[in-house]
Amino acid sequence: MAEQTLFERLGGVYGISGAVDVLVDRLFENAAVNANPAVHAHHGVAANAPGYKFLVTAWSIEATGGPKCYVGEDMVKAHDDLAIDEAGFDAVAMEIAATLNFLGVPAAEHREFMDIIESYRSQVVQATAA
Ligand code: HEM
Repeated sequence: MAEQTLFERLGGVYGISGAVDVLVDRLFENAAVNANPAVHAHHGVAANAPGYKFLVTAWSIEATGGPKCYVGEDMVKAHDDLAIDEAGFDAVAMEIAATLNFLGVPAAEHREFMDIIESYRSQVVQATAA
């Protein structure tokens, strides 16, 4: 039998949507993530949560080998006005890892997903810490 994609092993559309639902609520409350004023201008508005969950879910589905369904901007364009530095990226990566732990995602899938996130660091980070 062919090996399952990461998308399948994470529970497909239902598994990924459920994880992003929890993740985005945590990101919107995370003080380290919201220390960046440009990020807080978005994440501090509760009404942004549903659309953001939709976009991050679709991005994650595609990035893990699921069907093409992402309609948002590429990772450079999505973040180029936000002055995200290395520490800002680390804060989000730590919250993603914590959420995967919280949800009981197995070690192999956890590692594979975090490797994907890490591979976008240079596209997302726009500013170096002073
Ligand atoms: C690999 C890591 C990341 C992924 C996969 C990701 C994913 C996304 C996606 C899919 C969007 C929506 C793009 C669109 O509107 O078309 C987005 C927007 C956004 N991301 Fe990220 N992101 C990452 C890292 C970060 C980090 C490190 C921060 C903050 C420290 C951040 C903050 C934001 C904010 C504030 C927006 C909304 C921008 C706006 O519409 O005004 N992201 N991200």
